[in-house]
Amino acid sequence: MDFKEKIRIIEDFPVEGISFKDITTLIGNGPVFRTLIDNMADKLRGQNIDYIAGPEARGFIFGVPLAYALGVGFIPIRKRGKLPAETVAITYDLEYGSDTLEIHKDSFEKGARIALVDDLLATGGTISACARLIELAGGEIASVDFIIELTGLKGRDKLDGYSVESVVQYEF
Ligand SMILES: O=P(O)(O)OC[C@H]1O[C@H](OP(=O)(O)OP(=O)(O)O)[C@H](O)[C@@H]1O
Ligand SMILES: Nc1ncnc2[nH]cnc12
Repeated sequence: MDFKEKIRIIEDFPVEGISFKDITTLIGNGPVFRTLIDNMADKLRGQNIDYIAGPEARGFIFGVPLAYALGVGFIPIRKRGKLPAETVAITYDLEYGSDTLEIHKDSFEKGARIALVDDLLATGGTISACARLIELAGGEIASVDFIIELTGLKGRDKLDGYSVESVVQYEF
């Protein structure tokens, strides 16, 4: 199935010069969405994955059905101040300023094998912070999976040592 064809491109959103990859057209199509999740689940099956983790908001869209398909738990990685119990946090640099992501401290057992999932790899700042956060909390990153990779932004360079996969690629 041609998943790329289902992703809508909006030029100059949210600011001039950005070619925005809009996944709402993909997830809005039931058979396409189901096939995508089934394909990703097939690749992860047999890898002894204990949990799927993904950052809000778009990481939830793909991570939750994938966890359901595999029959494993989902660990939400949230922006600061959203999780009610005790958390582990990481602060990372953005183009301007910084951001903090958190997970619940008790969301998995030490040594759990966790597959990280997000919709898109751009600079890699978000996902490398997620990987460090999981490791800080004692988890092992089994794989890192994206629907979309913007290869020209070299986000993969920040994920050295991990098994990284993407379903469709664009340069920018
Ligand atoms: O590789 P990076 O340069 O870090 O960019 C990729 C991240 O940016 C987007 O999320 P965004 O922060 O826009 O949040 P959203 O999912 O809530 O829309 C996207 O969903 C990734 O998580
Ligand atoms: N070009 C892009 N399209 C959609 N989401 C993004 N997040 C970061 N860059 C993006």
